[in-house]
Amino acid sequence: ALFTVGDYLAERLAQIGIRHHFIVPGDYNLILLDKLEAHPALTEVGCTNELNCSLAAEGYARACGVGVCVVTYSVGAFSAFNGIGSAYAENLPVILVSGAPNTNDVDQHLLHHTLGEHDFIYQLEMAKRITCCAVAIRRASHAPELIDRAIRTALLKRKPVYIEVPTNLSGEACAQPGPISAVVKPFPSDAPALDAAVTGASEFLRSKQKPVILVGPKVRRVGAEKALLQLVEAIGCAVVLQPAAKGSFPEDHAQFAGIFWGQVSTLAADTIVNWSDVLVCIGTVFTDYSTVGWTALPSVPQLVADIDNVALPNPNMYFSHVQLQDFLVRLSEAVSWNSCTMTEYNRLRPDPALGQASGGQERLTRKEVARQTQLLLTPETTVFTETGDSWFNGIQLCLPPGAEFEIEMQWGHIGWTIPASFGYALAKPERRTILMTGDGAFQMTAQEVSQMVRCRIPIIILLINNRGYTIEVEIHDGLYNRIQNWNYALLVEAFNSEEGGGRALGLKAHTAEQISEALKRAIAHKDGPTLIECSIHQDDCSRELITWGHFVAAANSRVPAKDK
Ligand SMILES: C/C(NCc1cnc(C)nc1N)=C(/S)[C@H](O)COP(=O)(O)OP(=O)(O)O
Ligand SMILES: [Mg+2]
Repeated sequence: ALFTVGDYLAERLAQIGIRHHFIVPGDYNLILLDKLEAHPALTEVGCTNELNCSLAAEGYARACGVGVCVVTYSVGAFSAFNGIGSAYAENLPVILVSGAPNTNDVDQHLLHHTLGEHDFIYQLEMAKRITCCAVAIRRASHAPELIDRAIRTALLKRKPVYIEVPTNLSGEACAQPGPISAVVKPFPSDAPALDAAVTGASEFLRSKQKPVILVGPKVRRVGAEKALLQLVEAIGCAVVLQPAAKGSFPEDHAQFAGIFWGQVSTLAADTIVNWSDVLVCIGTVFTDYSTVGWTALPSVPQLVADIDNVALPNPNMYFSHVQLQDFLVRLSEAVSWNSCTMTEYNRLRPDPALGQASGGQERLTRKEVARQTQLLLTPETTVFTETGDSWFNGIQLCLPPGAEFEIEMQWGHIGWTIPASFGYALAKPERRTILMTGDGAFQMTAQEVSQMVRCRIPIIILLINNRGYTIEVEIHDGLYNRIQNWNYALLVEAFNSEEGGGRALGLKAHTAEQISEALKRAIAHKDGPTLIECSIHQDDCSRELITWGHFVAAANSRVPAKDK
């Protein structure tokens, strides 16, 4: 049989470990979808819309390192761009493949789904702004180089890429691909830079008394968790995590000192950071949200190790082309033991707060939902927490060893947990995936629960219904923060079709006893998702959200600088 452009793409996707490709069909991508479906290692997963399709690929990439979504031109790609924005912001290699007009029509005719002008490069130009590599195949003979270039760039940069395939090229003859090593082989660190960075860093740290390691979200994105653990145990100092890094370091480890999030930190993380005289920042990201409206920017010298570079504060030096993994391993062999901040932390360590169980018949509270969620966690659990008060409830959870945690703090698209957890759970069916989401968020992407039914995925959705956009209420309130209340439990059961297949279970919980019952039923429900609508009072939000919201509102309302 003829080996085609579509076969080339399918083979490369399979070779980098893709087993599910997320799609929404359209007449610009149907032939391409045939080729992908024909590949024995690939399973096509239809999504209800292209926003959910791209977010499902983003969640899939969290589980197995890379994801792919295939959409139609313009009407499809424009919605998918939002999920690609998330992949870019979250450092995830998602491959966006878009069908495109027949090459004979380009610059000749007006076509459906386009802007209705003789312009066929606007989508490629838009894609260039939100990816690390965007290519448009115009001739079948160019396909191998363009496809390999895009995939290689995605994997090396840990960023999304864009591949545009005209509808009449997918079935055209194409060369067969050479060894995949040419595409996936990583760049090694530059040896002199690595040596100098390690020497400089270990000498600098010997000049300090109270080091603390601050772990950021990028460590996981380059698979450097083991190297991090090696460095942590070579120094012996206190280790704190940024909120978006939760799940990157074991919370039962003796050196774990909490989530550092300024005034809404957990345990005594902010105290030990304030006591330190140097922060070893590994894969960190400091934004308005992660610094509580800039009130928690570190005030001590920082030694910064990023994805592929290292910066020392004194002497003030920068080392490029140093892979994080290599730097951490080499530094762990050169650094001196200094457990001073761990000794101090053990004096400060707060006693574990025993959550008080509320009475069975009492009105359900946010605290009770959080307490019962904590009881659910096992080494096989993965918790997805949504932008909203769920962030703060999730960050407070104590992860047992092996439990995983996913959060989208940089992009912060409410509704992300539904499609992203669906994509994630397809890649890791052996794990028990639990979502903590809000009523506002759920209304953004609720349709994707239908795919959890179709694929029989037993995700547990804890929907905290506080009647509106409470994060926004705590930042700055107005009528716009009110939303139409749905019968959420009834809605998910609408996705069950009479012809059998998977089943969604919709439950409501207004009291502590009801959520306890609902969780038992959710754990037992295996052939589809369970949504538990946890109805709490509109003003029942976390202490941390109120504090955090106060400072974020202050940061948002700074008046323009005089000279601007
Ligand atoms: C509207 C918005 N953010 C603005 C926003 C708007 N649109 C998108 C796609 N993403 C966003 N984060 C946010 S955080 C709401 O409070 C979320 O409400 P909900 O899901 O109900 O959670 P809480 O009640 O806990 O806040
Ligand atoms: Mg809400």
